[in-house]
Amino acid sequence: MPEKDPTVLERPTGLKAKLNSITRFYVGDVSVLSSDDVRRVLIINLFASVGILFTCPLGIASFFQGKLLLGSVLIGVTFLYSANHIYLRRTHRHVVSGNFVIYPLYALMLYLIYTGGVNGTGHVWLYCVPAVALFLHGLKKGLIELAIFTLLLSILMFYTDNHFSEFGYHPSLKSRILFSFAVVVFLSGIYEFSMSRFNDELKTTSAKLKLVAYTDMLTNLLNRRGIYQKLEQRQQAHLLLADVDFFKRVNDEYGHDAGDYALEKIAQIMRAGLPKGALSSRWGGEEFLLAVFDCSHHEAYEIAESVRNLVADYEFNYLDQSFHVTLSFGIASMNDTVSLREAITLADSHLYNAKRAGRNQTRRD
Ligand SMILES: Nc1nc2c(ncn2[C@@H]2O[C@H](COP(=O)(O)OP(=O)(O)OP(=O)(O)O)[C@@H](O)[C@H]2O)c(=O)[nH]1
Repeated sequence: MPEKDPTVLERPTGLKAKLNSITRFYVGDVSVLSSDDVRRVLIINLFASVGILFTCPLGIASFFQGKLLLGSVLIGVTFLYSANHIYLRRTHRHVVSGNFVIYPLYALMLYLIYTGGVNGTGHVWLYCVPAVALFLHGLKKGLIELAIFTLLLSILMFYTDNHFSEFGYHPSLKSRILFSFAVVVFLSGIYEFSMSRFNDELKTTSAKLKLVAYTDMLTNLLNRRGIYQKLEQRQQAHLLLADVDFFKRVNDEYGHDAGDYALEKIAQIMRAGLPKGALSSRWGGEEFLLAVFDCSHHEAYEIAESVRNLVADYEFNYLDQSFHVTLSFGIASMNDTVSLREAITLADSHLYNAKRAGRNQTRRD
């Protein structure tokens, strides 16, 4: 059987493909958004679609029943939600768009409670409000708005001449609606609270995991994966590959812990000796990969030389032992014609030449 080419992305099939096309339909270009933004845009647009699905036929039904005002309101909301869908899909501004969803929804619900809606059933739609309000505006703002909304509901139901008498409902229905609405607000609040706690924990854990995955434990510099990931996003960089000379001797003569201490110190010296914006990493063992940007090849060479001299001049003191170490450097540049991989291979071969030429020196293109 022929082997698969790992560079060719496979087309998703089945359910995954369907979900992808739904997301594309509702969100548009997802590549420019964070996963949280995609989720918010998707849910707002899904909600708007469900809204359209109900308001449009109910609006048309109202026109047929001769309820012109109700019909106009419902069709108006249909148009508003459709325009909002297009706006959100194009701009991805979910905060503005969320307001276009929730405030007309509050207004529509108050209107339905007041007029009774189609055949006096308007109040049955109330219960979709809490979940939408809390999702769009978060726990604090959402609860404040829901409290104001509940107050307005009570005023409309108890202090105005509304449809409840017209349709012959039992007098206790009004207070039951308010109680059940409060229960749904309470349950939605608990759900939103636990979801936001869970999301916060997820964000913290993923930030910690990223840090661990991209950081070298001993030196606190980036590790190989960390610098690779950062360099892949760059078009141009000068790579300074450094290796500690005769490091095996340090371990043999002063002990492995002294070797660890020397690696930590070298990392500190490098970090302090590099210009702002430069990257430093532990490439592996006693090797370090540094990257400098927005400077000439010669300036990169001078930076390597200055770090090399700083390390060579430093007296390493571990317990009652003191010693010196030196670095050898190989420099290469990554640019439009030289890829990251090629530049690393080149820097490695220059480093090899520096070692062969006697160590404690810098070699470049
Ligand atoms: N203490 C300590 N030693 C390490 C660590 N990683 C690698 N080493 C040691 O680094 C030494 C590298 O030795 P070699 O590859 O022979 O190179 P070298 O002695 O530095 O000699 P040249 O590179 O040829 O100048 C080995 O003894 C490794 O054990 C580490 O994390 N801590």
